Amino acid sequence: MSAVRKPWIGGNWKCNGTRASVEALITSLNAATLPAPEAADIVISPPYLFLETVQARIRPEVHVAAQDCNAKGMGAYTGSISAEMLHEFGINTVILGHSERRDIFHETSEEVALKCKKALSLGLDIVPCIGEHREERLSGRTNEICFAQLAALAAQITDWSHVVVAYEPVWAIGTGLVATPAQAQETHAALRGWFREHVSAEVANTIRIVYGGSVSGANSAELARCPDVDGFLVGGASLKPEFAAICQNMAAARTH
Ligand SMILES: O=C(CO)COP(=O)(O)O
Repeated sequence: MSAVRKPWIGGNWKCNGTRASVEALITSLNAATLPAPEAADIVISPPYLFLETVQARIRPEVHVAAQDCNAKGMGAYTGSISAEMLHEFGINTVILGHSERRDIFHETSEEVALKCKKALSLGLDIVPCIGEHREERLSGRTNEICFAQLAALAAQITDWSHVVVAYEPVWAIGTGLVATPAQAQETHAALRGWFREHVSAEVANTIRIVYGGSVSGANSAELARCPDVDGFLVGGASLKPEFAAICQNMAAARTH
């Protein structure tokens, strides 16, 4: 029997936005037709400077997430933001270990896991990101890479009830090269199998594993029908009106 997992759709705005464009996005999302809050969790993740504005202005059923936090807390950590600060500002979710953080800012899986532990200790929901590079997929190492990233997380996480895992194959991010539904389903099922083997059947059945990488209004309906794809982490298309369509497509796929 498969568990009923509530769809989760995130919009990762990355390092994009001006006061004017953020204003326009808020206005557009507030006017859009979105799934009911019971049908899907919708989370948008603007850059830090815009968090407070977005939090204040976005419709209440849309949650707001940060794109990173440090593992340290408050202190002499120039340039970083602590989980305590996010918590104080009412930002209850944080994306961690995005491949851009890993590849451009050299974060290791161990550092990502420590950030996850810190954010969870403050009561935040976390969205750790995992995924393989193109050459790793081509050499048949997708599962090996993703499982190692999960194992690093599992060394620091005991309670998985506040975790949404984002599977984002690096070769699909910002490239227009979306994973096929068969590729997405195969890897998501493998990740769920990893949880069954290394954590518990309960966590395997309940944890939401979302797909990221060139998700669009056009391809989201088909991906949403994959039984182990519980939602999406959307980059470029989350800056456009089609984000609402992606949310609708995901929720519709789970409405029987
Ligand atoms: O990195 C992503 C979301 O975190 C995906 O980005 P794109 O949707 O632009 O490929």
